[in-house]
Amino acid sequence: MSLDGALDRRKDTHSATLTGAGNGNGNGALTTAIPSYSTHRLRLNPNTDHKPDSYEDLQLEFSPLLFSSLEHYLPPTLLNVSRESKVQYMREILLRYSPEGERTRVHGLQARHASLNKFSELHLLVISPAKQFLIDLLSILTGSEAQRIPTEDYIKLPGVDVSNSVLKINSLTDFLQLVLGGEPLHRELYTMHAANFFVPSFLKAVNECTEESFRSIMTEPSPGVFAFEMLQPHFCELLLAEVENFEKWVHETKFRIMRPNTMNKHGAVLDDFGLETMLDKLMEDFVRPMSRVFFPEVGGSTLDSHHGFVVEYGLDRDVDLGFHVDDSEVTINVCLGKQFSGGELFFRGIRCEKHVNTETQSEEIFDYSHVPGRAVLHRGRHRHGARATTSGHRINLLLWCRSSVFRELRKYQKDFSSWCGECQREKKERQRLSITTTKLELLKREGEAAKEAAS
Ligand SMILES: O=C(O)CCC(=O)C(=O)O
Ligand SMILES: [Fe+2]
Repeated sequence: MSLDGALDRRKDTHSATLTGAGNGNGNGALTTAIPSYSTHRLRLNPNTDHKPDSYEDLQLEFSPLLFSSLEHYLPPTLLNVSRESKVQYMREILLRYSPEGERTRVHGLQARHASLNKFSELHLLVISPAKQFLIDLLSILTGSEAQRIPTEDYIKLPGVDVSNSVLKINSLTDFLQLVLGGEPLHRELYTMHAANFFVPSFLKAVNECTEESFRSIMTEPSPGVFAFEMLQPHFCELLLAEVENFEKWVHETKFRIMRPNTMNKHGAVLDDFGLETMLDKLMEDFVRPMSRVFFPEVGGSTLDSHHGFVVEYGLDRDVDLGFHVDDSEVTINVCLGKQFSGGELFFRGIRCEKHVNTETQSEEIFDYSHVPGRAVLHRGRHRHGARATTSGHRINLLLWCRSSVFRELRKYQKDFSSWCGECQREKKERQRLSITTTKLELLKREGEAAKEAAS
C-alpha cells in the first residue's frame, strides 16, 4: 500500500440520510405511477426549515397532521413537488406500516395488531430527532393519542402500564426496526453489563482508574498506541451475531444503511440500530477514564460524543483501509473476530491538520496485528491504515470518541506541539536555533570583550 498520496480524513456518514432501497430518485414521476414501496425513501434527519403543506381539507385514512409531520422527512427533491404527489408518496410509506389483512380500525384510525401489542407494554423514551414523527406514527399505530411527556421526552401511551418496561428509541432506524419486526437478537447487548462484556483484568484496571492500573494491563508498543485485552469471547460472539442479524434485516427490508464512514463499503453504524446508549456508556465509563490519563492534551477527559460502528474485511468485503486520520479525538478499535489473516494496522505518527501530510520519521513507524478481544487505543489524529485481510473475515468494533470542548478550543490555537509530532519537531528546531544564536552571540561578545581588554 502506498503512503505517498495525500492522506484521507475519515468522516462519518452518520448524519447523512437513511434511505430506502431502490433507485427512488424521487422525481415527479410519482404523480402518474406509484412505484412500489421499495423505491420510497425517508430522510433520517428532518429538514426542520421546511414549511409543510396542510392536509386538513383532504379525506385521508391517516391524520392530516401526520402528513404534515412526515413531510419534514421527505427526500429533498420531493419537498417542492405538488401536494398530491407528496400525499401519494407518503401514503405509500404509511400503508406499508399497516399492510392489508393486518389492518384494523381503532378509534377510526388504522393500527397494526402486532405493533399495538408490542407498544402496549412499552414506555418509549424517544431520543430521536424524528420525535414528532414517531409520536404521530404511534398515534396511528395504536389508534389513540400518544402523548409526549416533555420533561423526560417519554411517550406515554394511554391506558398502558408503563412502570415495567422502558424502551429507548434513538433513531428512526430503531423505530423502523421495531415496527417492521426487526427485533434485536440479543437484548442483553443493548444495556451495559460490564461484568459480561469485559475481561476481569480490564474491569479491575478501570475500577482502580490510575495510570498504574491501566499500564499494568497494557502495552504501549509505540508512543500513543495502547493495546490490551478487553472483550470476553462470548460478548464478541453475541455482537457478531447481532450485526449479522441486523444486516439480514436490512437485506430483507431492502433498506440501504449508511456505511460507517467515507472509506468503507461494508460494516454498519451500531448507533443506528439501537446500541447508541450502550456505546455512550462504553465511552463515558471506560474509554474516557483511560483517555483522561493518556490523552489529556487532545480532550481525553472531556470526551462527550461518539460514533460507533463495525468494519468488515475479507476478500469479499472491504479488503484494506487506506492511510487516514479519524474524525475523533480518541479511537478505540477492538477486534471481534472471526478467523482471518492479514489486516494489520500500520501507524505513522500523530499530526495536526496543518502537518497531516508531512513525512514520517523512522521512529513513528509501527505495525500492529489484531487479536480477537484485544483493543487498540490511540489518538484520532494518529495517522494509520489497515493492510489487506488476505483470508477469512475480520470484523472490528470502533468507537470514535470526540470532545466538543477540545474542538472549540482548537479553533483558537496554532501550536499543537503537545501532541503533533511535526509541531514538536518544529518547536525543537526553533529552540535549537535560538540556543545556537544565543551561543554565537555570547561568543561574539566574549571575543569583543577580549579584544577590548587587549587594546
Ligand atoms: O480496520 C481497522 O482495524 C482500522 C479501522 C479504522 O482505522 C477506522 O475505522 O477508523
Ligand atoms: Fe481509523
